[in-house]
Amino acid sequence: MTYQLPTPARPLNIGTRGSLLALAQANEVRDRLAAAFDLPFEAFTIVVIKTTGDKIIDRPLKEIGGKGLFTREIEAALLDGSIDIAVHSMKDMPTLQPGGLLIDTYLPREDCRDAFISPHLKSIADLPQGAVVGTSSLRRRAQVKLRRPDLEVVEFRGNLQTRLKKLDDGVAEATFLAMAGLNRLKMDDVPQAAVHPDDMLPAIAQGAIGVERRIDDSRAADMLAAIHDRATGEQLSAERAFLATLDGSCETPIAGLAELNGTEMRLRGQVLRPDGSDAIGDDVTCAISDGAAAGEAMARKLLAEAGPGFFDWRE
Ligand SMILES: NCc1[nH]cc(CCC(=O)O)c1CC(=O)O
Repeated sequence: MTYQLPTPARPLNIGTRGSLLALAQANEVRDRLAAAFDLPFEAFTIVVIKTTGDKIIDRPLKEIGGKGLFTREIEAALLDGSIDIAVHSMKDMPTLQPGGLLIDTYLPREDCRDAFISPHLKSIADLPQGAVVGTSSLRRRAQVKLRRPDLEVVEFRGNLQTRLKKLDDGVAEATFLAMAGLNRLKMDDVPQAAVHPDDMLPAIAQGAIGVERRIDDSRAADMLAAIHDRATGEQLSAERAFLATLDGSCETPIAGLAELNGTEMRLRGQVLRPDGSDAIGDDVTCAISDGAAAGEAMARKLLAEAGPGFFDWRE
């Protein structure tokens, strides 16, 4: 080893957003690094960074625009050296990182499925005709409308507690959350039912945590290599190649999931019209090592199949 491991006097600074979920994820990275290198927790500092997305809470995300909303300030802190690594929900990450930064470390993926959240009901099928569902996710909105055009979807932002209160107040019959978030926060008391990916294909990278670093920081590279989960990395390289080729943004409802079985990968992808009036998808099996190429090829195929009209609503 040609570098000094962090110490309580010179800790490794871990950047994160301040939500309960983000903090739990940053703590998990710290715990794994501490265990891998036999270091005390004091050798790490969790640095909370407020992002534009955290500051603007009264407008729909799509109006503010851009996937970098929850990452820009954190990446600036990496580049100026005020933090050494940054922990992200990969679902919220743009496919391209700014020059000088790299994400090549993933923790073992949590449950990638969506959760159906309702005080009384167990699934989308249980919702009465014309019922109201709350979500701020364009993907979930489009998928719900595709399956159940009779349902009304209303905008639901705010943290978990706010959303659960809205259900209690009768603003909507049900909402959706990621199973991963519920599990990481140990929120098993929230009424929840996992939705099968056949019924609602998850967001690209849902349930996966990635760690970003400076490309030229060889100490961070070495330390992170010790906690990297290869299977998750392989899934994400396929899913993110699909997303990158589609040029996904908050404007485009896109879903996708790679699953590993032995040496094979099953990759599913879906692109929807925002109103849920139409969707196209694909489902392929390939060698795990061909995942990224398969993701790119699937995206090209869906783009060709969709034709220019399908994406008219894009800006
Ligand atoms: N867009 C917000 C976001 N980003 C990541 C998660 C959940 C955790 C994960 O997918 O890793 C959530 C909340 C949700 O969808 O319920």
